[in-house]
Amino acid sequence: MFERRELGEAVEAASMVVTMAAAGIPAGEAADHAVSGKSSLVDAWERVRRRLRAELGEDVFSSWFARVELAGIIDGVAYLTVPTRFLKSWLEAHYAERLRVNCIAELPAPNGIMLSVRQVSRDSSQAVVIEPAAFRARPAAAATNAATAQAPSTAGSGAPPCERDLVDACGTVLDRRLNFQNFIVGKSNQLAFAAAERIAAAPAGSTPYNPLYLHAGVGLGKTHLLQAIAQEARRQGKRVAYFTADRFMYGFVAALKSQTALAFKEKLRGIDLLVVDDVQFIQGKSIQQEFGHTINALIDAGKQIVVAGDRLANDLEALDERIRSRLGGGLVVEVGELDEALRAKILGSRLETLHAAHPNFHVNPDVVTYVARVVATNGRDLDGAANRLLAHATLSGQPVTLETAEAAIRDLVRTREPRRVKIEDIQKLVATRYNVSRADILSERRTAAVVKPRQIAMYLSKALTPRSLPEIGRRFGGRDHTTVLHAVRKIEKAITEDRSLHDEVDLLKRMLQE
Ligand SMILES: Nc1ncnc2c1ncn2[C@@H]1O[C@H](COP(=O)(O)OP(=O)(O)OP(=O)(O)O)[C@@H](O)[C@H]1O
Repeated sequence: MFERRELGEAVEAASMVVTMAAAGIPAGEAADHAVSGKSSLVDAWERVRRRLRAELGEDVFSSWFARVELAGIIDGVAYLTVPTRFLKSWLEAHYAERLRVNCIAELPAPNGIMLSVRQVSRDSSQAVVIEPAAFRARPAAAATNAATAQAPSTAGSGAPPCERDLVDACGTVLDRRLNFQNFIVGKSNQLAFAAAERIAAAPAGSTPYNPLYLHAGVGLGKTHLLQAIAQEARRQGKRVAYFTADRFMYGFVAALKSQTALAFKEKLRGIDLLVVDDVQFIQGKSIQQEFGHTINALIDAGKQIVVAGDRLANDLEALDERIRSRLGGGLVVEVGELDEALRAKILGSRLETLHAAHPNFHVNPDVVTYVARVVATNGRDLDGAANRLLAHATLSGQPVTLETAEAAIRDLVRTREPRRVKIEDIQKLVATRYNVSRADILSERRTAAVVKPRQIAMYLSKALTPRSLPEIGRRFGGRDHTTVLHAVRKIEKAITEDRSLHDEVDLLKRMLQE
């Protein structure tokens, strides 16, 4: 993660836009002022990319930086976006400083950078960007870039984003489509749904389950439920604040820096319902403390809290112990995997929505059953599958059959298969990570700077490829299989004893398999 100081600087600037939005001045205007006269922003961003490419080499650049986009510059902070959380954490862990320095050198961004994950709407073929208010104010050129990068736009299904959005008490944009009516209930989510509905419907001041903590893996509907709660509660006249972890951090750091923390807290205390998504990303000791205080103060004041995370509260190792126990002390509900029947219903509902906007688009039940069977991952992939079927039908002008469906979603199914990892890729990635060359890893050198990455690379080769120990030894400069075995055992042991090494190796694994 970025240093808190940097985050603070960035947040301070971001929050000015938020404040303006709260005061009724559109964030867009604020940002337009901020970027006026910066028509060469695209060129400047291109220069940042050139610098990074020159400093890091083509391989590293294309692995990590090619998909970074400049969303805009607001009050001296460059807002950069990336398509996945994984890429965000990788860049933060390994290249934050380099990215910052180069951005500051070329862009009118003296206050640093802020990195966030681009969110596309559920209708990913239409690729509407649902962003926090501050991000909606992008300079035209950068906005055009982002749109071009994401918009095959064959499957538009409705109103433009501004008509679909609504905003909570703190300026966060909510997505109208993520409501209770569109949420399909099955075995794995019925308890979460029931608790969510109950909380949303409870009169202000009454707190049926406090706090409610929802946890689930990727794409299983946490955000959908949280947004639905926020919207329904808001519709009933309750004062709602909906935060993602990032937005919560912006808010607090900005308030602390500008010494308006009290006002910020007061504002939060004035609400009836606080909803916080992706709590696992709340970082930094003082922010966590503030988060803990806020939760405690709100609960004590009889306000409802709803929080979602990607694992059990107790397993949120980065979070302060007291927050974990407070979150774990209310109603804790897991949203489970989507079974095939539920997947079929979700897909059916998406297809109905698409059909309403595209009356010639029909998908027969056999195809729905087939797709629901093979796209076995999560709701996000089902959205993708529905959009691909529509795109296929629209482009070919043909009805969707089992055969065309199979072709349309093939890449989606394929991307879910584990990627075949090559020993050479492992060596290259590990070498880059530890600042040595691949030749060093293959060499006889026995300095600590080379031995550790070599052993990690051997361990990863054993863990991620079907190669035998002798074969791995041969690929590592003709070493004996006992050397490989020694390395594998050593790293296996080390990662059970050293948490940061464990996380590091885990990150490398995920990157190689992505
Ligand atoms: N039960 C459901 N009914 C309808 N849509 C669903 C359901 N579950 C998931 N989805 C859809 O799947 C997509 C992903 O869901 P969502 O964003 O809520 O996942 P998430 O649990 O928050 O995942 P992440 O932690 O990765 O953000 C959304 O478009 C959502 O509407």
